[in-house]
Amino acid sequence: MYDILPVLGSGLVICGALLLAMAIGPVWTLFRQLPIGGLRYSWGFLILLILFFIAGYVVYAKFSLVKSYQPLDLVVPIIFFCGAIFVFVVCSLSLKTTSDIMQLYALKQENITDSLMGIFNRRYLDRRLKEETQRAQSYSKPLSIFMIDIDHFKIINDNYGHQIGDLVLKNIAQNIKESLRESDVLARYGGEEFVVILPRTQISTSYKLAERLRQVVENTQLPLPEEPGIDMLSIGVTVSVGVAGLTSECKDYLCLIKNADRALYQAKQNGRNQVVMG
Ligand SMILES: Nc1nc2c(ncn2[C@@H]2O[C@H](COP(=O)(O)OP(=O)(O)OP(=O)(O)O)[C@@H](O)[C@H]2O)c(=O)[nH]1
Repeated sequence: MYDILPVLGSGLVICGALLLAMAIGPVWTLFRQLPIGGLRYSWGFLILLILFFIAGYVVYAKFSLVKSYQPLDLVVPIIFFCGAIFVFVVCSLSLKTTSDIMQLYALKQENITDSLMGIFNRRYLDRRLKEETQRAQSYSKPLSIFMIDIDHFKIINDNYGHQIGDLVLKNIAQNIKESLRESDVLARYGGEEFVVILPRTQISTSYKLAERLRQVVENTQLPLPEEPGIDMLSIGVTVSVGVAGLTSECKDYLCLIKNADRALYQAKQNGRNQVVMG
């Protein structure tokens, strides 16, 4: 009866080796998805380690076939087999968990991003502005915002069509984004209007930043796709900007928006392509 034990022991170890080989699949998928860096190398190292274990399992299975077996000798093959199950389950769960987290992250990003411009949407703006206002009040820090509106945008739509209008909006959004600091938050307020939140920034500094931004937009020619009938390859636009900041009289986000809106209206009234401080 003991004759069957070496075959049983080797069989368990070979099954373990197969499970380890199957564990390489999810680890390889993770390895390929990660950007080059420390984490990717760690998963790569894990693949090498699994290959090393597979080789060890195979060698052990070969030798255990020829040695004389007692029932207690099956403990080691059983541990090898359970170890392989453990590695397989952990690797599969790691891949599943990572995929779920990435999906959740993508959904969250979609939920707060404007699909046309690729910047934050109004929903995110409202929430973030409330949070930043409360933070600024709690820590007695300055906070300012810009309200930016493209001048005579209707003419662009009327002259070139909505598709080109969309393209211009997208380009301006990227242009504005590149002119801002890392800490500033750019969002679409609606239509062709944007709001920028500038945490920890005095209104006087914001005014200078807004003026620089206005000049950047004015001096940039936005590229257009070549179209039959359109005798130009780029288009120039200007923006009007209203700047507002938290003060002892203006303490909440609604007041900030109201003052920035009023300043923007004033900029439009004054002839457009300018910055007005609220
Ligand atoms: N292509 C495109 N146009 C949009 C979008 N959202 C708003 N608009 C257009 O933006 C234009 C806004 O027009 P108005 O509110 O009259 O403002 P304006 O022509 O920019 O004039 P001022 O703001 O007074 O300088 C309208 O023609 C809208 O149709 C959009 O997502 N895509």
